[in-house]
Amino acid sequence: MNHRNIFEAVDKTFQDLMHDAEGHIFGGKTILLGGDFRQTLPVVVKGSREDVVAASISRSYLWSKCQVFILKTNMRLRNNNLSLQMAKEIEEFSEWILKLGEGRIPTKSLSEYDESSWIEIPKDLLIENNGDPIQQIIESIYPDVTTRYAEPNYLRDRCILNPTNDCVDSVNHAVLSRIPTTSRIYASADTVSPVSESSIEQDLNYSMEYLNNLEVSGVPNHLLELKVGVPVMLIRNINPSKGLCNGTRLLVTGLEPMLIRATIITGSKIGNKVTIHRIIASSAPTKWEFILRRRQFPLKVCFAMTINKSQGQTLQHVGIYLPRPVFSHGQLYVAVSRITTRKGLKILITQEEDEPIGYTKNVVYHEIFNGLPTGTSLDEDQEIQV
Ligand SMILES: Nc1ncnc2c1ncn2[C@@H]1O[C@H](COP(=O)(O)OP(=O)(O)OP(=O)(O)O)[C@@H](O)[C@H]1O
Repeated sequence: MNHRNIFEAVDKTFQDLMHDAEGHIFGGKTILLGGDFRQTLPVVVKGSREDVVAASISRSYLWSKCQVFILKTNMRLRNNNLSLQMAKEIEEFSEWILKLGEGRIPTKSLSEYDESSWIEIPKDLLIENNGDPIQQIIESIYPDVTTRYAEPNYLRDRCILNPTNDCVDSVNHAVLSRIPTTSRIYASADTVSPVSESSIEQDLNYSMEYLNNLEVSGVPNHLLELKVGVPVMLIRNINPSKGLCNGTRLLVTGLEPMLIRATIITGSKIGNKVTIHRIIASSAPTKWEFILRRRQFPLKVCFAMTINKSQGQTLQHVGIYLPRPVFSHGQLYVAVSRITTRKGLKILITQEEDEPIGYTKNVVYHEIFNGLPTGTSLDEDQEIQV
């Protein structure tokens, strides 16, 4: 979900464009916004729970002017020609996902100091940890990847989801090593520039090794190891009209010194062949006392991706690997709701000694739903004026 400031800026821009002196929101234009408060909320750097909730659109002056319509059918799980039994199972699974997202599943606390937010995962979704969880989750989601990676749709339909980037990198590295094609490593060219004119030049005297080791969200890593046949994700908007957006997944078809050839496997331009060039990606001015400018392909290998990054994806085989529990509102809900069938979802939890087997943390900021209708408590066709 975007920060409410973004919607408010669009509102002001429309008012300016429409010369709307009477202050109608969005200059009197009808705007359709789509979203789900069960999903992850705006990111507020170093923000508290209150800051995050306050940044959501439901806390904006715009919200009281919005008319809310509820979408009630989980289209990912929908399937035609179902037996009554199968339809019932899908309905139950769909309801379990909603309950999880709204924090309506009974929870357990581990100690008197622990917030009670541990939920039991149904046994059929669990993979039992036998001591080598990364290999287990790979075997489950990418069976026979060494030989099957070249099958059409094999890689498009599956992904492993993790809460954090370090774990994503470990899983990606492990699957990449199983792909039998030759690898090519692309190294970035890194430079720094001052955040402001007042910065002293000698303040920017960082060693290249130090700069190369920096990792920052939205900026590709210094070293990018790729092979023909592996799936990658764009981490920047390159050309939305050609389907090249932040989050688009591609299959690598050619590795050349100055460009990478690939085929789009998600979004509205599936099947299109594209070439990706290096770009200069910069860190945010608020991140460090300098701006890192890195020249690299804006790509990341994506056998695995973070849960936050998976928002928007639809997949037939999802492995949720939790070496540690999720840590912010909506992450577990986003992860479990990427799936098109219950049997395609597998969850592997690495338990600490004091944690109950088969349980994991579900973080839900209940106050975000205040004043909002829930997806299940409404009569058919009911509209809500908030
Ligand atoms: N009217 C429809 N008929 C058939 N399939 C649909 C329809 N609407 C959506 N879908 C399918 O449901 C899935 C989810 O759609 P979409 O990504 O548009 O939803 P979303 O609300 O943006 O999802 P999320 O926010 O959970 O990522 C996609 O696989 C899409 O093809």
